[in-house]
Amino acid sequence: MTRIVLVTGGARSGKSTFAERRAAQEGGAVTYLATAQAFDDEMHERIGRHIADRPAGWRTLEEPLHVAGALRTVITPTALLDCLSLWVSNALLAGWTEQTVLDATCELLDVARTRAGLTVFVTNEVGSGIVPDNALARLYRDVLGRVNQRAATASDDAYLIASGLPLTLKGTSP
Ligand SMILES: Nc1nc2c(ncn2[C@@H]2O[C@H](COP(=O)(O)OP(=O)(O)OP(=O)(O)O)[C@@H](O)[C@H]2O)c(=O)[nH]1
Repeated sequence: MTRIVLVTGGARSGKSTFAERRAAQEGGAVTYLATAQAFDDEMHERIGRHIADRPAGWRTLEEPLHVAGALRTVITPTALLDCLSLWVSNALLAGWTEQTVLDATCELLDVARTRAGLTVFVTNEVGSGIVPDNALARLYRDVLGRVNQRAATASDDAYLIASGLPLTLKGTSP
């Protein structure tokens, strides 16, 4: 059955763990769609820990930019995209305009809506602090906020994770 779940929260809030648990609960095969790129040793180690912690049978697909196309190739019933926030960052740093990112978001959500299975999206809440003093950070905050709103609208279930605990924003309680 087609279902979209959005998991949002701050850094180290436990959102990836929550999303992975939700994907595993589905019981079928899972594809993990990673948008992160390792540009330094710390990120290599972080990604290595995630790989080691994932169930052995899960497939991994790494795609920093063209996530709709990558999701279209997923053949497992469950897909977990971690995370929209790094994808938006990658896209803006690659020179995509806000409109290009929003169009790509629509395409991504269309793919999720037409897949026969569960798609879990992980993202970050980044707009709660002070207004950033540089233009790129302000653009990032605004574009990601709009992407998150679109993803939440398209979702059946949406959760905010804070201090490891889920708050149900929409849909079924965990
Ligand atoms: N390229 C790549 N990235 C991965 C892989 N596994 C996990 N990641 C990335 O790791 C990132 C999430 O890790 P963290 O930054 O440690 O988690 P977090 O979201 O800050 O923290 P929590 O809220 O606690 O989950 C996501 O952006 C993923 O894309 C992988 O196999 N390859």
